[in-house]
Amino acid sequence: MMQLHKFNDTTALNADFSDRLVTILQQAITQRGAAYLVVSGGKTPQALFTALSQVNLAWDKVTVLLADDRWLDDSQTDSNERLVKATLLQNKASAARFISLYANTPSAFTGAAEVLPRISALPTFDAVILGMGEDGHTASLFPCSAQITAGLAEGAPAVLAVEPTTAPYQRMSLSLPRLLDSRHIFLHLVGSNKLAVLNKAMAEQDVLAMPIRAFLQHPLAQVTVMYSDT
Ligand SMILES: O=C(O)[C@H](O)[C@@H](O)[C@H](O)[C@H](O)COP(=O)(O)O
Repeated sequence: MMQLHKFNDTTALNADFSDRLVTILQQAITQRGAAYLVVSGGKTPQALFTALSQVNLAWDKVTVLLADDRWLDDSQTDSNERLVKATLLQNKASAARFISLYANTPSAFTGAAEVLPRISALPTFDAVILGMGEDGHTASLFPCSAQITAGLAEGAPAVLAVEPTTAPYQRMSLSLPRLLDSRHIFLHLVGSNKLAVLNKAMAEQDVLAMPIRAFLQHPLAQVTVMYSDT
């Protein structure tokens, strides 16, 4: 199931989105003493991260992790971890705990065993913010990859190594079941090209062709789409 919220611009979108996230994280801290926020990399969330870094919250009780990362150390420009550290984990949010999806091994496939226990040990997430590529990938669940069936499987491990054929770098990605294990799931989209991809994802059902469908059309998941044209 999905619910679409449209905003006039990213300023309005990010203000509303940041308020929603703060409410969710605050409630988690009040009820359970801790909050778990899963974010995505890429270009779309950068302004949201900067806005979020400035809000008042008991950030020392918040754990932040990525839905996926490229198999790069955090000194590399294309590392999502580098992006999160430079934008979200700043200002007030610098007190948050961050869990990395990276291990210092040459291949994501050999590093997966080291990363897995960090993620499988975590409780139900409070909020997951997904992005979406124009091929319908989300996190690093790429339709072009040999690992897509494994990543979408019901019994999939919490994380898996992925080698996309249409995008650079090996990746470490949370799996479908680990990402679905969240009280709130958001899909963050900016630009009419992403809206067209969303409409295509809703129109048909083949999840291997467009992995985002596994979230948008999941019978038990409620996905809140946060969208603006510009
Ligand atoms: O590491 C990544 O690239 C992501 O986490 C990926 O899933 C991203 O969210 C989409 O590709 C959208 O990326 P943009 O926001 O750059 O369009």
